[in-house]
Order: sequence, then C-alpha cells, then structure tokens
Amino acid sequence: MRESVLSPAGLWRDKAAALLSLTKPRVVQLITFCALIGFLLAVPGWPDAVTFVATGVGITLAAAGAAAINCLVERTVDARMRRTERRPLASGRLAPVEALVFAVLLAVTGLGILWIRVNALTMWLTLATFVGYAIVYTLWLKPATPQNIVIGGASGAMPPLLGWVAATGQISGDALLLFAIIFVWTPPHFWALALYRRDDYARAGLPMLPVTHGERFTTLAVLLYTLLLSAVTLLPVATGMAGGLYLLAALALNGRFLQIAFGMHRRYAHATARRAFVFSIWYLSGLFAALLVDHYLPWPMS
Ligand code: HEM
Ligand SMILES: CC(C)=CCC/C(C)=C/CC/C(C)=C/COP(=O)(O)OP(=O)(O)O
Repeated sequence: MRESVLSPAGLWRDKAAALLSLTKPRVVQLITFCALIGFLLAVPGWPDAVTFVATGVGITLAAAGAAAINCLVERTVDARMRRTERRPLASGRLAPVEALVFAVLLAVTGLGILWIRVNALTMWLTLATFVGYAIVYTLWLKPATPQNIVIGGASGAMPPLLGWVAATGQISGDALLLFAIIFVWTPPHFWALALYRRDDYARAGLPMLPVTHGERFTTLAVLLYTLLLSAVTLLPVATGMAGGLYLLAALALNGRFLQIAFGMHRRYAHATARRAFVFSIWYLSGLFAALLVDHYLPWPMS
C-alpha cells in the first residue's frame, strides 16, 4: 500500500483529487472559456473586471456542481463502462453523500455569486441549465432516447448565452446565435465518441445512436450535423457580429471537420471516430478563440 494512502496528508490529497475529477474539469474548462467569450463579445471595449471574474467563477462552480451530480446519478452505469469505471463514485473512492454535499456546495456558491455579483437573470438561466443537464438530461433523457444528446445539448449550449446575459442583462439575437453554434456542434462531438465507445454504451444499456441505429446511420448523422454546423458558424459574419478574421478561421475549421466527417462516413474506423471527437474539441476552442480575436483585432473587412 502507498505510504500517502496511510498518512492523513495523503488521504486528503486523494480525497481532493477524487472530488476534483468528479467535476469533469476539462469539460468545465471549455464551458467557462465559451461563457467568458460570450461575455466579452457582448461589450465594446474592456469589461467591468469584477462582473467578469464573478461570471467566470459562478458559471464554473455551477457547471462543476452539475457534473458532480451527473457522476452521482450515474455511478452504477459508470461502473459498467470501461471509460468511466475508474471514476471516484463508480470505483468506491468517494461515498455518494460526500459527492452530494460537494455538488450542492459548488452549485449554491456558484449560483449565489451570480445572484449577488452579476444579475438575477444570469442566475436563473444558470439554474435552468443546471437542472437541464443534471436532472432532465442525466436522469430522464439519457436512458430514454437516442435523441438524448440532441435535446440535452441545449444545456451544454447555454454557456456563451449565460456570459452574454451576465454582461448585458438581456438575451439578444447574437447570444442565441452563439447558443445555436454549440447546439449543432454537440451531436458530432458526442456521436463521434459514442461510435468508438459503442460496446461500452451497449453494455451499460444506454440507447446511444450507434447502439440503436448502427454505425452507418450514425456516421451519416454526424456528417449532416457537421454540414449544418458549417452553415450556422457562418451566420456571425452575416449578422455582423464577426468579421474577416473569424471567417477565415471558421472556413478552415469547417473544412477540416467536414473532411474528417466525410472520411468517417465513407469508410468507418474507430481511429477516425476518435480523430473526429478530439478534433471537435479543438474545433470549438478554435472557433470561440477566433470570435474573440476578431472582436478585439478587427480586420479592415470586419
Ligand atoms: C449534452 C452535451 C454533451 C455531451 C453528451 C458530451 C459528451 C462528452 C463525453 C461522453 C465526453 C468524454 C468524457 C470522458 O471521456 O471522460 C466528452 C468530453 C469532452 N467534452 Fe463533451 N459533451 C457535451 C457537451 C460539451 C460541451 C458543451 C463542452 C464544452 C463547451 C464539452 C467539452 C468537452 C471536452 C473538453 C471533453 C474532453 C474531456 C477530456 O479530455 O477529459 N462537451 N463530452
Ligand atoms: C453552466 C452549467 C450549469 C452547465 C452545465 C452543463 C454541462 C456541465 C454540460 C456538460 C455536458 C457534458 C459534460 C456532457 C457529458 O455527457 P455525459 O454526462 O453523458 O457523459 P459521461 O458519460 O462522461 O458521464
């Protein structure tokens, strides 16, 4: 047995690491990134620093709490899948009550910060997002229908809209456009992973598209959503929210995503699906980074 497991300091370190991994930190990182870019796009020039930081902290904590509730609800399902069997609740490293207290603390603190330091509308929309992911998607949609992530994706698509509302106090057409981009990005993002993890999902009894409709149907769905995504990501240029620099980035990212999606549909291989999943994350990060750079460094054609 490792010495750190026996010493109190080692025990605390293990517990802290388990609690952190419960919050799906890498997913939450990208959620926060998109939310803060939504905030910055909504204001001309530099934002109010206190509201900006409070928005980032509040949304991060609420999203982390939602992820922890998801792990709590799914602990027995997670134990049946290779990808998730080592998660702290699935493997018994954390007790359910510890996770519940931690998740509630995170969510209440996050929502409290948004309520006190940002604005009420952002808090209510974040609460709706929390319920949408942690309860509606996790408890109800995910085990019920292969369209689970299409409908549940509405929660994952909220972060830039939350950031926008945090900055301005209201929902606008441009904010809805940012929502739409992540909404149509989610199916290719998730179904790519579900394709190469199909056996996991089948073993867990979850009705993911590759399990219910097979490989060929899913790769076609990924391709069609990627085409739709390519069209939707051009709309910020059409509305004037973004300019030439963003357009170049969007064209390059869409070109590569479509190339991978076409290739995967023509000839399926787990390696291509894995490539599509990994690229989806670079895609969203790159697209939002381009929106930000374009906002602050507009080209003449912007
Ligand atoms: C309902 C919508 C979504 C579903 C069903 C979904 C599903 C997944 C799944 C199953 C994974 C694999 C996690 C793992 O292997 O531990 C994953 C990874 C990831 N997702 Fe999503 N996702 C959704 C929305 C989002 C959103 C909105 C973002 C960010 C804006 C995001 C960012 C990421 C990132 C960064 C990873 C990689 C995590 C890592 O490398 O550890 N996802 N997603
Ligand atoms: C601001 C706020 C409250 C945001 C909450 C929305 C949120 C955390 C969305 C993340 C989506 C996500 C990690 C899906 C993972 O799918 P899954 O849960 O099916 O994946 P799994 O099989 O890995 O558990």
